[in-house]
Amino acid sequence: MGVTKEYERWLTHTDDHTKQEMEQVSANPAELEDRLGRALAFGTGGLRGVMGAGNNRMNVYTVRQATQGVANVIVSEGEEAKKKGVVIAYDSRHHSVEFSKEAARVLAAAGIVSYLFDELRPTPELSFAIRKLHCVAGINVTASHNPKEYNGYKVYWEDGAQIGPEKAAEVLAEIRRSDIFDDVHVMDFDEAVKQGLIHTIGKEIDEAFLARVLEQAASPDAVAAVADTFKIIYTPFHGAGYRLVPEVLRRAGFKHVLTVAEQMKPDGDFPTVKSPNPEEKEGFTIAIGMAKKEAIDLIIGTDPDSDRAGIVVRDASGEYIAMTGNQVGILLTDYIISVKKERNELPENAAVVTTIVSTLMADPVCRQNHVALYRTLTGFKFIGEKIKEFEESGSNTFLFGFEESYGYLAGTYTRDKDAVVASLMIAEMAAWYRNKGVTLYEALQALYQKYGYYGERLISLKMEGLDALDRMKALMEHLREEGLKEIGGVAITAERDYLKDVRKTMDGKTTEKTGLPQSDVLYYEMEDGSSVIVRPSGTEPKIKLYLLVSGQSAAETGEKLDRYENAMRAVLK
Ligand SMILES: O=P(O)(O)OC[C@H]1O[C@H](O)[C@H](O)[C@@H](O)[C@@H]1O
Repeated sequence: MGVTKEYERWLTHTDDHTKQEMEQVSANPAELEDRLGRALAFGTGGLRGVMGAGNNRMNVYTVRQATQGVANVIVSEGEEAKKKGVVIAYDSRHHSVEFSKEAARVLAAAGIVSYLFDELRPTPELSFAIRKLHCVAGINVTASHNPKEYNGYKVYWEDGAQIGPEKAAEVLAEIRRSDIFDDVHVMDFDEAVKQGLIHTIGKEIDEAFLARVLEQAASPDAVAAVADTFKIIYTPFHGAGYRLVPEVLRRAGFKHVLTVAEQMKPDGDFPTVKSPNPEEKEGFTIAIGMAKKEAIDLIIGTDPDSDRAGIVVRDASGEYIAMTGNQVGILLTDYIISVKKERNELPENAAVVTTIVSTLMADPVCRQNHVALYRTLTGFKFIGEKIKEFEESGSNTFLFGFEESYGYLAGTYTRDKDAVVASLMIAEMAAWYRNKGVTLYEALQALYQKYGYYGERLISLKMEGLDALDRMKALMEHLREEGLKEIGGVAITAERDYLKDVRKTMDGKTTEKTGLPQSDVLYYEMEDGSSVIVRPSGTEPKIKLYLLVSGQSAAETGEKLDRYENAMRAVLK
């Protein structure tokens, strides 16, 4: 359908505010083309985009259409599925409440029950609630840590994990079949409540969730031993962690949990930070300022939907430094294995799960402790799937899951990364080390001494403009055609192309399957044991380049990272 026709349809079918916005941009053809020329992509990550009027924006109409797609799939699964219903959660972003209510209205019109949270909640609590309430699916209105102009819509299925490629394809087919205006049906919200199609949930789910999170506590005595003097500063960056994270820390026995008052208030403008992302140290500025005034052991920050956590600690010189997701992941892996061993509670078939783009250090840590290590594609949903697989086959006991992008999970009560449990485990780990007279920074250095030095770097190449997605595809194609033999003077020993599902060694002797689902990822195994990985982001217009290296010293890993970065930047230009 042409843009002019679409423009008229938007003027005919939408509310006054949307119409006005459309009219305001109508004089700008490029803007109109961008907003109406294509639909917001619905992938395995669901929808994510800038809020505003148009098919290519997050708004009431695109949210309704996506929900119609979800509803149609549920309806096709039968009456039982409709009755089981859908849990709906949301974060602190603008329009998040409105979008989640609209989703409930569409579900109600299709005769599907929904359970809507009374307030913003952490994403992992949504995943937990799906199984707790025996629902068929879940919807989460959140754009995670994206800038404030964004919102998003993620879909979960009955196993509590985000939908995988197959389910996403089913939902997408239904979305495509449903015209954004003509085929989308909504029921009046109050009427749906009256008919028992929309229920409100809240405190009771919090309590059940917190109980399961607290069960993961691995060394309560270590916490008790330092509780009188151990001090934590916590910030939710204006998001969903503001209540449950401090609560869980207090219940776990921490007596001094200070919070960053300015950032405790949920606010979609994220007014005190450049970006509400725990990966960015800048967000911790206020917390660090507070820490400088008194002896603080640990600073923790969680992102707006509280599924990812970042920490700031002091290094040997007393400087406040932000640890990376890989560093925290390794510290936690080693810590959990160590306390379980101490208590004789490490199951024979214990397994740690991480992703192919996360630190190589997970290998020696698991190997030397006789713990199985599995690597999945990027995305915590794949770790969630692995947990389900373990449960079904009985092959392994899930111990811990982490990924470089600041996502961690201990326990199987939720099937997504959980910053609530991560905050608990990190704080407890810091207490455990303090009992030994060691800081988290020193603990990490000790791990490097024991297992070798490892370094990681993520380089994101931003793609601007309307054709960003096409250019990302073209860049990946270019790399495939190029057939790299070396990077920065180091030979490539094997190349994995996850899209073609093939791993081949450069000597031509081995060609085998990758063992993972198809995905647009190129993975170069280097002669020096490093890995260079390239993939288009699934959530933003970016090509992501992951460098994973090891060496004899921090200086050596740093040099390798620089060398690979320079070489790859030249290749990807
Ligand atoms: O790298 P992207 O496709 O943009 O996804 C960004 C992030 O999304 C989720 O949080 C996944 O769990 C992460 O594994 C991923 O890194």
